[in-house]
Amino acid sequence: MTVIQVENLGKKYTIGHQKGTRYQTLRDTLAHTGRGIVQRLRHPLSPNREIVDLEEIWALRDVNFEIKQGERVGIIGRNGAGKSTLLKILSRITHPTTGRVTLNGRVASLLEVGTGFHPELSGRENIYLNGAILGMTRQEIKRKFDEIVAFAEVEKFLDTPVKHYSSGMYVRLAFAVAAHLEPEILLVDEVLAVGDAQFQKKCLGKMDEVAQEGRTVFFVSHNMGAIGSLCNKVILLENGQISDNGETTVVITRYLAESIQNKSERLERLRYSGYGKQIRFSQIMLLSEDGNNVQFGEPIRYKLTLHADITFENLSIGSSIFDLSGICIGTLFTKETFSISEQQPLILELCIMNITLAPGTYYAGFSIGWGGADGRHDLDMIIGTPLFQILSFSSKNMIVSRWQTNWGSIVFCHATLSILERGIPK
Ligand SMILES: Nc1ncnc2c1ncn2[C@@H]1O[C@H](COP(=O)(O)OP(=O)(O)OP(=O)(O)O)[C@@H](O)[C@H]1O
Repeated sequence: MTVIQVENLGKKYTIGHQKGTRYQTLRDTLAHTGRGIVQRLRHPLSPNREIVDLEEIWALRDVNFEIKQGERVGIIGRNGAGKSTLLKILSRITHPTTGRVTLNGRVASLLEVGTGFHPELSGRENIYLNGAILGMTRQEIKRKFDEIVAFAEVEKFLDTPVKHYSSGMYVRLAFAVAAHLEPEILLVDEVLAVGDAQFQKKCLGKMDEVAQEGRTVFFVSHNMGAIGSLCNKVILLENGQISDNGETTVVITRYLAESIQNKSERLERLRYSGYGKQIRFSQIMLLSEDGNNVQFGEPIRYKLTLHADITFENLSIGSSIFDLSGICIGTLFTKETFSISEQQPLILELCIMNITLAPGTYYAGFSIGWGGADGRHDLDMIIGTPLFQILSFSSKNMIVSRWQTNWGSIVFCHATLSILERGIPK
């Protein structure tokens, strides 16, 4: 059954450029907590700010898609791609300029701090208010009440007006309410970023549960790990338009590969700030037939070109490999050391052997420095290139031809299984 149908959706904003102001993103809003919102409402554009120019922005344009019941949909895209605008339209906070949205079911959304919360009312009263908005009876809300309070961890503050809550408490309660009041469609924006890591994990678990119950979850995030673990489908927005829509790993891989590729055109952009002052990498390449792919089980070889402004001795290379969610899979510091002379480029080959990295997409990071794992001082550090694929491989005793991402990034190739004891039948 189709629960969300979006047709020719477009949203146009007209903005006036003034000196000293700019449009605030959701993240800005969150950073300033609920108080910031109130202040901005009380102080709309002050009269002495002169509007210089009017500009039209299409935050969304010609957006079409259909979501079936029980789908867990991730919305990804760069800053300003239109993700929050899409969620605001779906939750009827904003009206579209063109097109239409058809929703089939009760919607609960968690978009901005305090959406649906009344600041003067207590946590308890807001839970009932939100339940009522969602069309639940008092009895139904009562049944869910304790679960909501326990999940949000706000027992002690239940009778305090929510305007006194910290932004973390606000979000915890808002999430608990949205997820527990049995919406048929749950819309969640990045707001989870406000909570701590443990709470984020709890929220992801809860969203998973909601989806398992056959409800539809719509989730905007910049965290590819979270999108990857929760969503079975991903929509990629680019400049207000859908540029990809499909199976999670396929869309995420394409998106990350492109953004890393774009960045790695210039090594400078991947350099950690403050590094590379007197010695630096000037080129980093994967040595393989096509420069992009390595067969499973084959060594990974890099060509590193270094430049130095003064002579250095006893240097070593540090190198790590990351998966596409940014998790570091492993690191090495070379035992071999080298020296480099002033203004004389040095070209090195780094070879990592016996690496049983699972088929998939990865990227590397490198450092030049002194010392190793027991104490390291780095002089240059670049993370994000090269991006490469480990290609699958099939043989009789290996099962890496159809490797599943949830099996992890390392294939344990060398293992033994032996029978220690066999029970004698009674
Ligand atoms: N209320 C508004 N007034 C004017 N312009 C807006 C408004 N809301 C959004 N925009 C503009 O619309 C475009 C899309 O913004 P939106 O917040 O939907 O992007 P996003 O993908 O959610 O970004 P982010 O990842 O930074 O949250 C941006 O260019 C933004 O500046």
